[in-house]
Amino acid sequence: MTTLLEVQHLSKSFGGLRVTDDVSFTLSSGDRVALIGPNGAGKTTLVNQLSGDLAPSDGRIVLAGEDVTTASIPQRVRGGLVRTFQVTRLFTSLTVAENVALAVMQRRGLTKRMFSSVIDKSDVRDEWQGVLSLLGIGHLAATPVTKLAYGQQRLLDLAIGLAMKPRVLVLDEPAAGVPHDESPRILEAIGRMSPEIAILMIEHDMDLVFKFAKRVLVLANGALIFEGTPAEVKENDAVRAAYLGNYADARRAS
Ligand SMILES: Nc1ncnc2c1ncn2[C@@H]1O[C@H](COP(=O)(O)OP(=O)(O)OP(=O)(O)O)[C@@H](O)[C@H]1O
Repeated sequence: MTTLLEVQHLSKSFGGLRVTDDVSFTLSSGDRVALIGPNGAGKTTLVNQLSGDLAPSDGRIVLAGEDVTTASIPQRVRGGLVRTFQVTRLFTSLTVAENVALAVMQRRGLTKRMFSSVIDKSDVRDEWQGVLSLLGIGHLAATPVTKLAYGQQRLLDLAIGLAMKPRVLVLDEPAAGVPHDESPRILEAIGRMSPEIAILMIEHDMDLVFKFAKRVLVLANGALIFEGTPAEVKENDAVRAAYLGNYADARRAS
C-alpha cells in the first residue's frame, strides 16, 4: 500500500489554547479511517489544517512525499487532497449537474466565464455524469439544488469531492443533519468510491463509523489518545471514558 498522507506532530494554538496537540498519523491508498472525539476535541481544526484552511502552529503535512504544510488550498487539491464540509457549500442557484461540472472545471483550471460553453462539452459531461451515476444520483442531474432533500444535498457534496479526483478524501461529518434512517445511503455512496482513494471520515454517528472504518483515530483535548480497529476502540477504557460511554449507554437504553 502506498503512503499518501503523513501528518507529523501537527499542533494548533489559538492564543493560549492548544486545540490540536502533537497529532501524528498516516493514511495509505485504500484506507478507510474514522476520526472520532467529543465535541470540541479539535477534529474540525485538524481537518482545516489538512485542507489548508488553517495554518498549523507546528508540525508537517506530507502529501504523496511532498511537504504541503504551507501549500495553498488549490495546490493541495491539485495534489489530490480534497475535503468536504460539515455544512454543505453548494451553489443553490444551479442544478446538481452544474454544481459537479463547476468542480470538474475548477480542477481543470477552466474559469466560470467559460461555464455555459463547456458544461455540455462531451469530456466534461462524461465526468459529471460518471460521478453522479457512481453515487446513484444520476436521475437528479437536472434538478435545482433548492429542490433537493437534505440527504440528496449531502450526496451531491460527495459527488463534488469526487469530481476533484481525490487521492485523499477527507469527509467532515458527511451524514450531519441527515435523518438517521437515511444515513445508510451516505455510507452506500462512500462504499462505491474507488478502493484506491484513502478516506478519512469525521463522524459523530457511531453506527456509521463502525460500519465504515477499518481503523479509528480517537481525538480528545486535541491529542490522539488511541488508534485501533473498531473492535479495539469499543473495548478501550480510555476511549470509553472520553467518548464512547455515552454511545454505549444510549445503545443499551434503546
Ligand atoms: N478560530 C478559533 N479561535 C479560537 N478557538 C477556536 C477557534 N476554532 C476552534 N476553536 C476552539 O477549538 C476547540 C476545538 O474546536 P473544533 O471545532 O476543532 O472541535 P470539534 O472536535 O470539531 O468539535 P465538534 O465535534 O463540535 O465539531 C474548541 O474549544 C473551539 O472553541
